[in-house]
Amino acid sequence: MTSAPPDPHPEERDRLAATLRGLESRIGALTASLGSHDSDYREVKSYMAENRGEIDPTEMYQNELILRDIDARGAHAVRLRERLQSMRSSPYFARLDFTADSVGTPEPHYIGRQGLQDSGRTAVVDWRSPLGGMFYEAEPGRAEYEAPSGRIAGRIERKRQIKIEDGELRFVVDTADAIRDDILLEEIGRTSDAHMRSIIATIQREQNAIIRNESDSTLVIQGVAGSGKTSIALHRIAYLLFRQRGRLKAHNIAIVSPNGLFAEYVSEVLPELGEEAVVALDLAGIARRRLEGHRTSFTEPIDPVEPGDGAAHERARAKSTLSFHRWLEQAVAETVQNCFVPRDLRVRSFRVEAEELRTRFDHMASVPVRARLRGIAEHLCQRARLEDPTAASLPRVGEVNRELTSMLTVKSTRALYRDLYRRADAPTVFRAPSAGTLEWADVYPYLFAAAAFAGLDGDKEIRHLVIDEMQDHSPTQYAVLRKLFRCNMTVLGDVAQALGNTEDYAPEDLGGLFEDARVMELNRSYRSTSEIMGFASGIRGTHVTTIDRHGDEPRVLGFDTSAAEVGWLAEEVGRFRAAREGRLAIVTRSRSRAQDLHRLLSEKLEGLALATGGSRGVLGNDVTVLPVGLAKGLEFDEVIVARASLEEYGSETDRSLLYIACTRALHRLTLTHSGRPSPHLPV
Ligand SMILES: Nc1ncnc2c1ncn2[C@@H]1O[C@H](COP(=O)(O)OP(=O)(O)OP(=O)(O)O)[C@@H](O)[C@H]1O
Repeated sequence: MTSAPPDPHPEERDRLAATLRGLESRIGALTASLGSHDSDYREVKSYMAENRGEIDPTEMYQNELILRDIDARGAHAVRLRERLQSMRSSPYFARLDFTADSVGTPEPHYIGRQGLQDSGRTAVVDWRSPLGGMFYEAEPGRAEYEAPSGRIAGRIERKRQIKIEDGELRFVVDTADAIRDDILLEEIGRTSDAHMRSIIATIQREQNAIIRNESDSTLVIQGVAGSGKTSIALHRIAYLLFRQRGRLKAHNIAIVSPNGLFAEYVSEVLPELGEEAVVALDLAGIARRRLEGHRTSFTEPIDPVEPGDGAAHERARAKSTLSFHRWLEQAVAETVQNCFVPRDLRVRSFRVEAEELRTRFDHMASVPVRARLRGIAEHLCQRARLEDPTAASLPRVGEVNRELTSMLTVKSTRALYRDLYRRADAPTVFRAPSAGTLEWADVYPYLFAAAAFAGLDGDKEIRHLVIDEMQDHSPTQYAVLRKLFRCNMTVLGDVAQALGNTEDYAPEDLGGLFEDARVMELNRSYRSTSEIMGFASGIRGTHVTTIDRHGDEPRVLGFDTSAAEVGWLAEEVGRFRAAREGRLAIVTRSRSRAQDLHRLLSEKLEGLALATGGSRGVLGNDVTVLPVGLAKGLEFDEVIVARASLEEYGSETDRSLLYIACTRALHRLTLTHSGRPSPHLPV
């Protein structure tokens, strides 16, 4: 009989058992308190019902307040219990032994997704606390952290990573580095999920610096494909909610996502981190709300990779550039300045000379035209009252405002916007599909003009705005977002992954769009194997550092005919389904190409998903056909870039489409083509 090997970490096993006991006892206590909330609630309710008619209004009101209080305490206890229940499978992931100089003896601190108090002491420290921060930042040796009571200096004696799954200890390793690479490799080497996962156990030092940055009001994060930008933005939200608990709530934070599929993909991270979902916004929704008062609608955005009206494509492209925005700023400023042609004002017995009106109008240059006129009217009426309070018929604000408005040469934002393009220096033209409808490309320039003329309603709820895929938004869109959301921002993306709906940015251009921005870069990629990232970097002609994770070399397969290519794709899907785990994406250049290919493959195969819009649930499928534009931001175990031919990916802007498509793959990448291959493929 062989005896079991000795347990190398009996103290960790004991500690885990004690933590789990403490956790269960807290969960039990909360369940009991919920039971008593229920009976208190019922008691007050039935007292009110039985004595209706006899209770005076004051007592009734008091009882209503008691009910509300019981309700709020109950809801809080339910949330807390849910949080604690979510700790059952893995209450912590690290241990940090720290000797504070003032104490002199080492104390172990266990770090987890949530904090846990057990019998008056801290059993688990939240990863977002300053002590938790040391785990990501510091190595064993001298260290210090900021506690509520002030800076605590001391020594980190030991850093330990602890993997617990389903309440069982899986491994314990001591580490000198920030995070050991083998643990990171194990995390990253797993099969992908339909939803993005949290990464708290393996956050890297450079990522941690972004998550915990509280000093910059606008952070612009330029990061290579797979460097964890999106992941970090979500962890940063969780961090800010923790640090500003009580002051900042989930409904005060919004994420501007590129599409519904992406929003769904990232939707689980915050709940997994024990936080509520934040507000999901998109550029079209933001614009729609602001255009309600203008009785104006707009067309669908033009997809630059779909064939269509060439002139409309050209107009859209022209309005997405930095030079267009500079022109727009200048043109709007001048038009606004010139649209007021004052004459001497006479309302009843009240008189003001044109010259004074001009001066007053010019002094309020930062205020929208309509608000300036209103402001001038209010001021003049007040003055009239002061000058002669007894005057029988003093001018009224409405009257004066009407008179001033009659001195405008343009009467609406729409007229002003149209006039901009009549200027000799207009770099492009304005075409409205019909009265009251704008082309998408005009929507944000129009809102920019509206902000100067009629004024825009700024958002009052949102206090932190996260903008993902920053390289796909135009300078004018940023300028309008800046006016609407006067709050802190985290703006992230990769200039190498532009979809072609704006001109190419350099990272410093993006920083320059926000006067107070700090640009931080992430240059290490975590998603794909070194082989895949090496291949993808060859497409862009750049070098990207990866972690040392290896797999098959990417394959480029040429076929004589398109039918042969489709035949192989169908066989490969069959092979994938029979032999491999996880999710396969077949990525095409455009939406229409995805539809074509899906139809052809569906003649040979069953159960193939197609994603062409924000269709919910599609990411749970084993095999999905989708265009690059929708694959963006997502990841799959295996990716096949179909039709990677010269015909499909021949132009210079197609480089970034191919790059985006290839960098979606975690473990395996294949490109297929019939006819000549794209010239951008590395040889
Ligand atoms: N520190 C980390 N530990 C474990 N996994 C990580 C870490 N950083 C990033 N990852 C993983 O790398 C992958 C890429 O992350 P993410 O999607 O956030 O990157 P991204 O920079 O937004 O990518 P892209 O721009 O290519 O869409 C995800 O699977 C994420 O979980």
